[in-house]
Amino acid sequence: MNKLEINNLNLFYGKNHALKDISFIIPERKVTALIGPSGCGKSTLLRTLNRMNDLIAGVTITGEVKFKNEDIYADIDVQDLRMRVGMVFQKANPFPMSIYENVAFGLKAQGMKDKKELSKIVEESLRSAALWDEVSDRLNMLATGLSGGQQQRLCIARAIAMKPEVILMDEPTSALDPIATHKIEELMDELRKKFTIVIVTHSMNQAKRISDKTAFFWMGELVEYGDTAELFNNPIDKRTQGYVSGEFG
Ligand SMILES: Nc1ncnc2c1ncn2[C@@H]1O[C@H](COP(=O)(O)OP(=O)(O)OP(=O)(O)O)[C@@H](O)[C@H]1O
Repeated sequence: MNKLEINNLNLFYGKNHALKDISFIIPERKVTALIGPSGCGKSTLLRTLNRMNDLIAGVTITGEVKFKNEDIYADIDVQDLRMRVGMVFQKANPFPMSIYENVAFGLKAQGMKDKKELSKIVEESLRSAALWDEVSDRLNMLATGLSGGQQQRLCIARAIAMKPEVILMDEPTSALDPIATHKIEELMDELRKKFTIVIVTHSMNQAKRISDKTAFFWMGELVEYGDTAELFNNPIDKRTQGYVSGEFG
């Protein structure tokens, strides 16, 4: 099943035409990687999937993004959309509060008060983010005291606690060392069983290792989209070929 469907999407920052007539689909419970040289529009596209670009002044969008067949640019509840399509950023951004409170934050903001239920979801989320074993004995510790890799997994747990269907990840490992990166990549393999994941990455090796589908962008255009192995081994377009072979980018 297709989770997200993008049809003839254009995005302008003022006069800068940053996304040019993009159409493709993002399948359910798969990892889709967005790759391409710096400035080609990967992060911009990612942000269109849960309307994070709404927060930027001067943005104009035409075309359509459908989440489970519903146009997300129609008159919908944007907060609800962002719960169903969660996001993890390049730099881990834990709130300056305890590990427990970070994960419980969104649930409490929604009005959940039942302590037992909250603790259950916090534990489940930390387990799903492969962090529980490392923090179960210090849930009251300040989250900012965790290592960078742990902080990023905490941010993943915080997103998971809201029970999203899609998780958007914008270069989630670019600030991490190889070991912490490996842990997150392993985690992705588990997460894809439950969630649809869209990841922006600068690392072609990472895209090859973790993604099922890859979309290659070039100056605001979607040049090529397909199965990851196919796109890397048999690219159709010369620009894709040049990029995946490391000739430029
Ligand atoms: N907030 C913004 N306001 C104005 N222009 C922006 C904004 N964000 C991005 N752009 C412009 O949109 C284009 C695409 O940028 P975007 O950040 O989406 O590319 P990217 O492929 O994610 O790049 P990188 O790999 O360097 O993060 C660029 O021309 C950039 O300058």
